[in-house]
Amino acid sequence: MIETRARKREGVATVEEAEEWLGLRAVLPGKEEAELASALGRAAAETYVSPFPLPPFRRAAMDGYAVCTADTEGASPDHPLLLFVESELKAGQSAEGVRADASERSAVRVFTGSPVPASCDSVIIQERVRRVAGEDGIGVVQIDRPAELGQHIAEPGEDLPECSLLVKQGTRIGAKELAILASFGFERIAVYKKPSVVVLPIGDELTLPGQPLLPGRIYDSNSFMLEASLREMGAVVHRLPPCADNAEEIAARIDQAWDAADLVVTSGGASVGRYDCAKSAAELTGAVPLFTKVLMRPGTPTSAFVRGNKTLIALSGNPSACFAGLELLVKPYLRRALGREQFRNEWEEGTLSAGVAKPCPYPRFIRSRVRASADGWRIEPLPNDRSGNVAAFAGAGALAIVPAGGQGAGAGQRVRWLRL
Ligand SMILES: Nc1nc2c(c(=O)[nH]1)N[C@H]1C(S)=C(S)[C@@H](COP(=O)(O)OP(=O)(O)OC[C@H]3O[C@@H](n4cnc5c(N)ncnc54)[C@H](O)[C@@H]3O)O[C@H]1N2
Ligand code: MOO
Repeated sequence: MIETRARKREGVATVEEAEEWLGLRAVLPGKEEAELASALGRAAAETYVSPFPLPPFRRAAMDGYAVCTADTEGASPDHPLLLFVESELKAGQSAEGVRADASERSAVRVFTGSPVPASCDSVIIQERVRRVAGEDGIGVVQIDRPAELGQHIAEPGEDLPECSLLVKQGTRIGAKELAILASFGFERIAVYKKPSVVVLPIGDELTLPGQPLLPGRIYDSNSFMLEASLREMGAVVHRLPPCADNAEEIAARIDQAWDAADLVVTSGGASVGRYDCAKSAAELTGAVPLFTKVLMRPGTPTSAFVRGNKTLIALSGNPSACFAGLELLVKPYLRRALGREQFRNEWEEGTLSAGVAKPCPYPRFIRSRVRASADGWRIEPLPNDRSGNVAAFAGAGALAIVPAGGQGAGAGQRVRWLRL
């Protein structure tokens, strides 16, 4: 307990603490309306319930003949029964008044999706019927077995009764949710406003695409990864060009970025070298630290600072550490800022298929492949998993946690993992 307090005083957080503190800092978004199709990827700002039962009317689930089941009793190959087809109902027509005063043994020709008249309680598929006179639709057909009550009929509300929960406030609207809302004719959806995020890459060595690569320099990849990932989640992202390793300049950029965005995410300059200025720049803006070290690898120097309701997350420059910080800390913040109720990462359990012989005082997040097996998820650590490598996270389906201490983890060990 004392240890925990001392750790927190020094600005050191566990991944779980850092995730929670950041998530709870996220500014909850306002609401707006979006046309149904444009609500894709946004979080619902209201709870939606079904305003009517679905299907809204009794309908045929197969192409065939709607009948009154009792009329078909006794039909057999030795004693086939005749049914008189007196009318036809196509999908889209109203069943009102159809077969209202029909004689016994009358059937209505129906198709998948057609309404079924109130006086019919089963549908016989057309393959089980032989036409003996007249046209398809009006005429006489023969059956050689009785219908079963309710067969091939969907009753109103069978799919979703009236007042069913469709989409809960705070859930992400994906294609499935859109389909459900569209089924009830919702034209406009209340969604949370998109949060704005500014991405600022830091480092004298960083070069933008299209520029010649001078000796000792590298192309900036982190800011593109961050921009793409946060935009994919639904944020409005403004990616700034790389900033030199200069605390005043970085502070000015952060200050300006906070005019338009609640969250600034930097990459690089987060460590302890003479030219690592992210933390000093944050302090120059008047922000105070939320944490300045996270018990994780890669990404140990990941830090966060706050000023009023503005937040800065300073990620490591090492691409793989930057990626881990994005997945473990930036995404949870953003989920909450997007209005999602469930903002924390959800971990699953699996078994390591090979050992990871890398001793580490902190939990190590290793990129892995994940496969389903008879005894649950198998986690296969991927090779070349170094903090400074860009390819280290390509092809990974999971980040698995090798617990702190010891000599790493052995094959067969149970680990927690996060789907990427
Ligand atoms: N003496 C110590 N040195 C280091 C420590 C430490 O505790 N003591 N921590 C190490 C750890 S752990 C990490 S992680 C890195 C973090 O460094 P920074 O966040 O300060 O990042 P930089 O030094 O700016 O860059 C690291 C590396 O990544 C490249 N980089 C930077 N930005 C980008 C970008 N936008 N796109 C692609 N690549 C980028 C940069 O060129 C460097 O190679 O510090 C260790 N050092
Ligand atoms: O923690 Mo650093 O992120 O090892 O590479």
